Amino acid sequence: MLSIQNVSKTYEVRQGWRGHKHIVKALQNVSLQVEPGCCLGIVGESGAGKSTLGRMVLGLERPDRGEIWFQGQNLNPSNRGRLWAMRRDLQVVFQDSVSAVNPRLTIREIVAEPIQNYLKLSVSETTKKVEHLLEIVGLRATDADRYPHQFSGGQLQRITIARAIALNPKLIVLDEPVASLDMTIQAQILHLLADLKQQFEIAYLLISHDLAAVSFLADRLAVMYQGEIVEILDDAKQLSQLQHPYSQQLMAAQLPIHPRDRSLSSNEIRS
Ligand SMILES: Nc1ncnc2c1ncn2[C@@H]1O[C@H](COP(=O)(O)OP(=O)(O)OP(=O)(O)O)[C@@H](O)[C@H]1O
Repeated sequence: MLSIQNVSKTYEVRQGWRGHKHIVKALQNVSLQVEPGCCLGIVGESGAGKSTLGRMVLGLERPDRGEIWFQGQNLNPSNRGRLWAMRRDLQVVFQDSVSAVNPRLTIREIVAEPIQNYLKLSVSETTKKVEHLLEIVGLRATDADRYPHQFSGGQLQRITIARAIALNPKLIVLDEPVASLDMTIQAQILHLLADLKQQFEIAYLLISHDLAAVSFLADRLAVMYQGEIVEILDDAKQLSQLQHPYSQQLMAAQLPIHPRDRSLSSNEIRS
């Protein structure tokens, strides 16, 4: 469904007071596939190139080399019309839910936005749909008339998820969806995303630095290091099968040393 083919991207940055030019290889020959209804997790430390890849998939930036295909169509940022049509099936949830919503709009207006852009529904049908979406993500229909500042970070993330699923998308790019939430809320949001994936057969491209979160939600896992995919795990639950030295370093840095405690950290999410 999503095919990322040999994608590379470099940025030219200026460093130091003399402003010397410096080339950053953000993505190097990245190839990945996401199957319908499946979650591919991309894990790597800060600067690995995960968000750059997410932006390419969303058509927000163009690769220097390589191509991205979504549902048989080339995702070319210069073809605005096609991109607009494709965005109906391709949604995004960002880490920062506060900046992802307009503080001046009610929750009803926020969640209704994609519906109004893409569907021809009457006002009462839109109202019904918005309230149903809020209930699906664990909020109340009466929350629709409140404003973003009246919600916690976790609740706001539920609202951006409601907006992302409003058009029954085929794929959602989840860019660090739980990184700014505390542990308990992280687990709740990961459970919600897992339920929605199953219920609506949505595929996810999950971008995260958090190996435990990726292992919980993803079916397959790709490890990214300095713009390259260094390892792919066909079963994201089998973290002990990671072999690349960088993957092991990532695992050692994030998960408890003792295997018994490692399974505990997954259990913390599962319970
Ligand atoms: N617009 C840009 N201009 C210049 N350099 C950029 C730009 N976007 C990304 N980079 C650089 O590309 C590299 C990859 O960045 P990217 O944000 O994709 O990594 P990441 O894995 O998502 O990290 P983080 O989790 O910190 O966002 C970094 O070295 C970053 O500084």
